[in-house]
Amino acid sequence: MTMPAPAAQTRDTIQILLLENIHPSATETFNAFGEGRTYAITRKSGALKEDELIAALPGVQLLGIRSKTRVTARVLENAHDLLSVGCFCIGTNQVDLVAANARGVPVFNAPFSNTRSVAELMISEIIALARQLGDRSREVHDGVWKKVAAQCYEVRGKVLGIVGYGHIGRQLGVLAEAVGMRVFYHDIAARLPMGNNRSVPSLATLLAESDFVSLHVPETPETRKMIGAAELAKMRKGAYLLNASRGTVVDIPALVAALKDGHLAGAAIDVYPEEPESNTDKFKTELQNLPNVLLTPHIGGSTEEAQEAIGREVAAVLSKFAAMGATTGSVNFPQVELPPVKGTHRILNVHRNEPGVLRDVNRVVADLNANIDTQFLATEGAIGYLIMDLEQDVSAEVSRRIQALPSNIRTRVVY
Ligand SMILES: NC(=O)C1=CN([C@@H]2O[C@H](COP(=O)(O)OP(=O)(O)OC[C@H]3O[C@@H](n4cnc5c(N)ncnc54)[C@H](O)[C@@H]3O)[C@@H](O)[C@H]2O)C=CC1
Ligand SMILES: O=C(O)CCC(=O)C(=O)O
Repeated sequence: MTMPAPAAQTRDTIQILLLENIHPSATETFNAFGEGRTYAITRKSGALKEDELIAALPGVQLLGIRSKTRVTARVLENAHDLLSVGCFCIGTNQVDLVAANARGVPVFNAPFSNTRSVAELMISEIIALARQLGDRSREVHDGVWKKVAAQCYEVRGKVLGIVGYGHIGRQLGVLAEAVGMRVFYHDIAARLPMGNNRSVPSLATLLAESDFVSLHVPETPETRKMIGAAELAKMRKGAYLLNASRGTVVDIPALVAALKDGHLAGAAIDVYPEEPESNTDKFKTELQNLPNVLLTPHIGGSTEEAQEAIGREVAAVLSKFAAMGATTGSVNFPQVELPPVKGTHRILNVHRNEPGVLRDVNRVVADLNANIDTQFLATEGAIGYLIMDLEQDVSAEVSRRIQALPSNIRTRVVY
């Protein structure tokens, strides 16, 4: 699967497409990393559907998205100029990472810049659910004065069960103890407990012992519908469910049933199996208009602080990849970051992960009597990634010959 060479080298203008209202800090960061390079940045506020994205990608070398734009195998197949995808968020489930790997397209994300924002939102929602704040606020807006204490509680002393004790789960655990909650967690990996948080042996135990259950797992085949009718039935009567992970983690009809029959006392949902592509689209869910159900439009990470930090973080890694081939932090690529060597050109070659590639590359270099300053090769999945610094006057010819090797997927020169 030999790809046409990407259209431009690093000193040429780099074409960037930023979708989904990515923070302006990204543009500032691209420009600050310029070092003589220029960036042509096109911004769009919403996501693009598959065909729209395919139509928009010719010429685009760096694509920035958030959680809504699906970068499918078909999109990647048609994106001949695309060097890299930056997810300006945590989740990367919207990108076909295997297809991107096979096509030599590294994918980056911002693994923790919005995690505090999510944890704070969850704390506010736990208290809001316990006090039925959503309903009371709506009533007063509607002119209804319903001053009640029945079934409204303090959160002090209540048990919070956290499913997925990663960056968000851990911070939530710390904040929850600060307001007097007891915290249990369940994770498939061994995780160091923060404060007095306690690991429980199974999801079933966590569901049975928690007053509030908050989900913080990634979308994977194992987490799809991990909370369905059977799991909801295991929760305490009068408990609350919070989901700000991914919409597919909860079986929505089963949740609606558990809320309607009074088994659960409320829910806070930030993510949905199907979400609108932009703020102008209408949205419908079976969860609408149920009592004590807080519905938010996927805003867990939507704070000025988080978006500004994410804009900088992801733009910086994309710039470093475009300029130097650095892949540190990529979620689907070998992690390589080498300082540039003054006076050399750098060849970046993605090839099929098969024996003999380095031998063939070195033969190309030897045939041209060239001298290698740096050489590094690492593999992951279907591909190998080779970085090689060598004399400026041979780089174009070495690159041309490497591109002609049968193992070649894509090759470019940066300088
Ligand atoms: N609503 C929003 O705006 C946001 C949503 N998110 C979502 O939250 C998710 C979690 O984020 P982080 O905490 O930063 O991720 P993380 O990767 O730091 O933590 C996820 C944890 O879940 C665990 N896990 C995975 N599969 C599991 C399973 N089947 N059962 C139990 N535990 C499991 C992992 O071992 C890990 O400890 C993200 O993947 C993303 O989908 C993230 C940021 C904002
Ligand atoms: O706000 C966004 O763009 C998505 C947040 C999110 O779900 C994530 O970071 O994974």
